[in-house]
Amino acid sequence: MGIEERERKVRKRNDKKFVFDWNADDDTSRDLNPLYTHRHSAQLYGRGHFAGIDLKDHKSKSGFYDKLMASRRSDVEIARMGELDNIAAQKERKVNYADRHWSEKPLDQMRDRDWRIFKEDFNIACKGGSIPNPIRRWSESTIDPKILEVIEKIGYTSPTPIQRQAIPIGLQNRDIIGIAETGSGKTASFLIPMLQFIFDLPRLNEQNMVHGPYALILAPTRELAQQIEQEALKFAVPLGFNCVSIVGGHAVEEQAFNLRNGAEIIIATPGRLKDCLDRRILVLNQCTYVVMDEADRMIDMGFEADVNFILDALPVSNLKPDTDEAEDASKMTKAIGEDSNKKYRQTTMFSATMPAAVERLAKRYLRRPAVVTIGTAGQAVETVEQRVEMITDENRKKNRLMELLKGQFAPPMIVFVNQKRSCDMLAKMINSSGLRATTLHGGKSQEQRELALSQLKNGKSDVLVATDVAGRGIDVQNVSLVVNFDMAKNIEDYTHRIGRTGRAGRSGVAVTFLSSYDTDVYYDLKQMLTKSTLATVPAELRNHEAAMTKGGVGGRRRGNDEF
Ligand SMILES: Nc1ncnc2c1ncn2[C@@H]1O[C@H](COP(=O)(O)OP(=O)(O)OP(=O)(O)O)[C@@H](O)[C@H]1O
Repeated sequence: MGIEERERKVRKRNDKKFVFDWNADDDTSRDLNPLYTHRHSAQLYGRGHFAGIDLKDHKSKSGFYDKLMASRRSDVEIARMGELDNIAAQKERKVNYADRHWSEKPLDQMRDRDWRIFKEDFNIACKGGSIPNPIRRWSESTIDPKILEVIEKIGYTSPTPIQRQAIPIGLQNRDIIGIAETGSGKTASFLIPMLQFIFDLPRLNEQNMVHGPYALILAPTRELAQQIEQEALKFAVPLGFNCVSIVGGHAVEEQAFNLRNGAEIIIATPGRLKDCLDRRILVLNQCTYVVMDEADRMIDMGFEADVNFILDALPVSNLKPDTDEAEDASKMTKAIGEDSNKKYRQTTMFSATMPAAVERLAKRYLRRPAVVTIGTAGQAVETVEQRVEMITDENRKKNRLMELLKGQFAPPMIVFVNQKRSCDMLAKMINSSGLRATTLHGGKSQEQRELALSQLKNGKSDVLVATDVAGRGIDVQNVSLVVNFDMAKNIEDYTHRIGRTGRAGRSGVAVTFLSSYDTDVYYDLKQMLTKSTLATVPAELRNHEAAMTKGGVGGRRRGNDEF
């Protein structure tokens, strides 16, 4: 029929998989569709815009609508617009005013949000019932003006974070568990509400002093008890209260003598106090305010039974009920029953570390406590730069110690060891190098212990070599360096030891010699260093098998060292 018949392509087995309409030698590089030959370049605007015209931009540039609308507006409308602008500006000013920083607001304008920010600023966390607002300034608190006067005289210009939150709770006569880093002013945070508490009770006289003190502070070591006494005396003397410490190492007769005039406040170590109670040198018939400072340490040191004995010797008639009432400030601050002088007992615990073992004590003696935590519980204070050096060899440790002590740091400095005999040995070595060293451990007499501490405080010695007896609570100003010649046996003791420096906002350095015998604490130490912004974790510790899981692996436990 004249039509050329196209030969049908027969697909063979070996043909390619894809068969196209064009031949391999056709020019397919040009598009035949004209639409594609005259392409638009897309107008793309900022994120979220599609291609096309940016209406906002267009409008703002041309001002077309604005001009059109303005030409159509009546005078009334123009006046109304002005009013609306004013209202908007006023609203904005109001919002800005309400959003001022808490420090710029009077107390009565503080809103919940401001208090939340305030607590965040000071790293304050609390739980347990209704918690009163923290203190922004001393002058804004409900502390008695006479006590405020003393605070001012002592020179505490503003409260520390634990004081900000624990004091108002204490003033409401609520039980407290207070956890705050070392050197953060915990002592005053239980002393101030205690003084206020005593303030409202009748003064001690010949008749009522035979019933014993109003308040009792228990501390694990003699040094800590005496230090609390010194802090308490700063307040008690100007207020006319008597304050006596009952600690081991001094003759019982001497302490009985000190008690002859009665004392509103007793500060004691559990063992000696139990002794005095047993011998009837002292009774606790009207004691209604109890503080357990470093409660965890008291348990560690095996004082739990003594503490129980003492707390069981307190009168039970003023125990708080174990109900929601114990969280109700209005009920807890009222007198009990008919007797206007009878108050509910307030029991508090304070420490920088609160391991689970303390819970037993807390459950038994505290009623619905408010728990105040500053920062992260058990975390080292951020003013201490923590350095860890991996050294096991004793001689290398000694050389490195001397390098540190003779280096950039100024006295006073503290060296911690785990055994009494290491104390004396290192002190000898330090003394022979020209620096003046003293020692503090459980094998020393009380006089020697007190002398060692006072020499470090008054600059008569440069270095204190001590066991954990000095690890807690000891407050020596301006300690620039703490060396853990031996690593502490647990992370709590480590935290307290390094807290001897970097106190009351000052900075300090803690160097720890970590040996291959300390694998039990590798994990906890690594966690602690990782959390601190001022510490680096040595690679040897970071990658060590024992630092991967809690409890470590196969570390050689040290014997039960005596302090
Ligand atoms: N508001 C304050 N302003 C200035 N200094 C203060 C204030 N409160 C306490 N201090 C000082 O801070 C130092 C540390 O206080 P304190 O011994 O009470 O600390 P701490 O928290 O009990 O420490 P640790 O846990 O080691 O026992 C003390 O020398 C104390 O006089």
